[in-house]
This record gives sequence, structure tokens and C-alpha cells, in this order.
Amino acid sequence: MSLLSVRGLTKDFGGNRAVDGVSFDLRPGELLALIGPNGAGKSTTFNMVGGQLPASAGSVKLNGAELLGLPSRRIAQLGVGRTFQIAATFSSLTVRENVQMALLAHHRKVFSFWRSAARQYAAEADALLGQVGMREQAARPCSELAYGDVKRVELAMSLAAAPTLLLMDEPTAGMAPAERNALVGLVKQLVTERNLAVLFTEHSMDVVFAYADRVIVLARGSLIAQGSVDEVRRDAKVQEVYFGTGKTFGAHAQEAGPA
Ligand SMILES: Nc1ncnc2c1ncn2[C@@H]1O[C@H](COP(=O)(O)OP(=O)(O)OP(=O)(O)O)[C@@H](O)[C@H]1O
Repeated sequence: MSLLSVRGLTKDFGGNRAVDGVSFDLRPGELLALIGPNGAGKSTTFNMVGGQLPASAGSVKLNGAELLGLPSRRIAQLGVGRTFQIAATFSSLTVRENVQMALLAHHRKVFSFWRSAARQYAAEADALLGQVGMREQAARPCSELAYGDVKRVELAMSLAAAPTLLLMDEPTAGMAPAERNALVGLVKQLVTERNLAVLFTEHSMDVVFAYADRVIVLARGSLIAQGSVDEVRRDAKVQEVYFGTGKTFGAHAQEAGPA
């Protein structure tokens, strides 16, 4: 049964149709990759689903309830998380405190309670840090962390809101290939363990082919293919689009180089 159901999603910027009648479904426990060349409409699609951008036409339903027209805060309350909603971690706070802040925000505790709340949600924060492999680093200031570890903390912060659907727009941007694999591998594990639905964009085909359960492909605003990794990799239209950008698909994920 579909958790997210997107139908005919369309966005016009003046005379330019950035997203053109896009339809797809996402089930709980599924890691769905949204790929496409630069300017294909991936971020615009994300922003419409998350409520950051009004759609020109179409429908986005979560468990049958229409999301289009709702403010992004309401969409978040309904269980749609976005990684990196909080643009960055607070570098002066520890890893644990950052996650505690996210838990406080989720439980609508106001910042003025922070002092007395310093111990609040500490156990919950540590449990979330355990899930992203950062429990051992809970007491370190975020400023000391490697970039890949900051991304893990951000992931724990997004999980603090207990989302049923997580939107991850280029979660591995700026990461080295090994770090990309590690982060998306972790997301894949969380998808399975928490029965979480995740929609993510990723420029590295290596990572997409290694971890995605299903792939949807946008080109110039239109959905040109969707299916399993193998189906999409073999698709002639997809090959053509990526051949034009100098990217080709190998027979195995490891053969395809990162973007
Ligand atoms: N605010 C805006 N106003 C006008 N045009 C926009 C706006 N945002 C995006 N566009 C246009 O919409 C199209 C899709 O852009 P979008 O950022 O969604 O693509 P993308 O697939 O996310 O690209 P990238 O991989 O480079 O991030 C592009 O032609 C872009 O120039």
C-alpha cells in the first residue's frame, strides 16, 4: 500500500515548465531514488512535496490525505521529514545536545526551557545516535566532527521528529565516494529497520545502483522512466539522457564512477 502518492505534479516558473505532470508512489520501507541531469526538476519536485514551494497543478497525498496547499510545518507534523531542514548543526553544542535540541523542537518545548531541559531526552538522543553510529561521539562538540559524521548527526536530528517519510535532497553532496556509500548504506539500513519511506536525490549512480530499491528518472521536468535499478539502467531513454551528460552505466554498480 502506497504511503506517498504523487499524481500529475506540475510547476511553472513564468513560461518555463520545470516539472511536468510527474506521478509516482512510495511505500513504507522503500528507498526511492529520484535521479536526472542538472535542471531536470528534482529539487523543485522535492520542494513541492515538502510544501516549500506551491505546485501549479497535481496532487501529493500522504496516506490518502492531500498535502498540496498545506504549509511545510503542517506537512512535517503529518510525518514528512526533510534532512537538513535545520541548515546546519550548532557547532558549539555537543553531538548529543544537537539531537536533544531536535527532540525538544519535536515535542514543542521552547528554547527558554533549555537550561532545565539539558538532561531531557538525553536517553532518546543517545538511542538515535546509536542508530546512526554516533553514540561514541555524543559528548564531542559538533565543530570537531568530520563532514561525514556531521551528516550522520543531521540524520539523527531528522529522525528525532519520528517521520514516516523522509525527503533527502542530495544528502551526500560534497562527500567523498566512500563516505557517500557509508551514509546511504546507513539510510538503507534505517529504511529497513524503521519501515521508513525515503525519497532521495543523488548524483552518484554508483550509490543509487548499490542501494536504491527503486529509481525514478526525470529529464527536463518529465518522468522518463521508473522501475528497479536493473530496469532503469537498461532503459534506452535513460541511457540516452546520461550519455548526453557524459555518464554511462556499467553492468555493476561498482563499475559506474561517482558524479
Ligand atoms: N525559483 C525558480 N525560478 C525560476 N526557475 C526555476 C526556479 N527554481 C528552479 N527553476 C528552474 O526549474 C528547472 C528545474 O530546476 P531544479 O533545481 O528543480 O532542477 P534539479 O534537477 O534539482 O537540478 P540540480 O541537479 O542541478 O540541482 C531549471 O530549469 C531551473 O532553472
